[in-house]
Amino acid sequence: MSTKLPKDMRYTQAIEARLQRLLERSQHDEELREDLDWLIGKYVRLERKLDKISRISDRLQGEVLELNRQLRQAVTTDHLTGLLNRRGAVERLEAEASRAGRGDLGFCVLLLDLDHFKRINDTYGHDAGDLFLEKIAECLRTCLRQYDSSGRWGGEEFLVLLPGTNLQQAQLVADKLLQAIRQLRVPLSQQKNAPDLHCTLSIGIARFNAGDNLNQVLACADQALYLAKNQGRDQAQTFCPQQTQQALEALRHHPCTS
Ligand SMILES: Nc1nc2c(ncn2[C@@H]2O[C@H](COP(=O)(O)OP(=O)(O)OP(=O)(O)O)[C@@H](O)[C@H]2O)c(=O)[nH]1
Repeated sequence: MSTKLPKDMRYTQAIEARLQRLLERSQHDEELREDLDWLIGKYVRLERKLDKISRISDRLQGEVLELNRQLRQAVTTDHLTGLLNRRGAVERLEAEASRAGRGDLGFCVLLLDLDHFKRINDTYGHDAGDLFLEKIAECLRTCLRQYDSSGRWGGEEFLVLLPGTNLQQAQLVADKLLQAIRQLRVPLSQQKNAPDLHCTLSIGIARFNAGDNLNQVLACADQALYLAKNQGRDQAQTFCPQQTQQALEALRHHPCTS
C-alpha cells in the first residue's frame, strides 16, 4: 500500500502535511485508509474543477477587457471618417492640457471648417458629401505626424491637435493642410466625364500654454476661424489677442456683416 500522496496535485502546505500524516497512520487501519482514499479522490476532482473554473475566469476576464477596449473605441470614434469624434477629441485635448500643465510643452489647436460644403450636398447629394468627408479625413491622416491628433468636431468641422508645437510651426502645418485640401479631387463615380468633388478649407489656430483654460483656447481658435471665413476663406488665421479682437471689431462694423 503506497504512503505517498498523488504527485500531480497542488496542496497547500498545511493540507499536504496532514494528509501525509494520515496516510502513514492508515497503514494498519483498513477503515481509515478507505475513508482517506475517498477523501483524496474527492479532493482530486475538486481541484480539477477549480482549475477549469480558473481557466474559464481568466478567459472571461480577457474577453471583458477586449470588449471594454472596443466599447471605448466605439464611443470615441466617428463612424463615418474613423477619426476621433468630438468626445474623443475632447478627451485627447484634456489629456494633452494636463500633460502640458506638468511641463512647459504646450500645444496648438487648429479648427478646420470646409468652405461652402453645403453646395456639395445640395448639388450632388448627401452621399457624395459623406464620401468627400471620408476623403478629407484620409487627407488629414496623411498630412499629420504620428503623434498629432485629428477629430471630427461637428458636421463639416474638424479639429487638429499639434503637441509640442508653437504658432509658427502650426501655421506651416495649416498651410500644408490648406494646400492638400485645395488639390484634393474626389471622383464622384467611375464614369467618364463624372465631375470631381473639390472644396477649400478655413482654419483658426490658437495655442495652449501651461495653465491656460482649455475652453478659452478653443474659443480663441473659433474666433480665428470666424476671421478666416470672413476674410475670404481658403486660409488660416492665428489667434493673437489684440490683432484678432481688432479685426473682429472691424468686421462687426463692416456694412456687409453688421
Ligand atoms: N454629407 C454630409 N453633410 C453634412 C454632414 N454634417 C453636416 N453636413 C452638412 O454640412 C453643411 C454645412 O453647411 P453650412 O454650415 O452652411 O456651411 P458651408 O456650406 O460649409 O459654408 P461656410 O462654412 O460658411 O463656408 C450642411 O449642408 C450640412 O447638412 C454629414 O455628416 N454628411
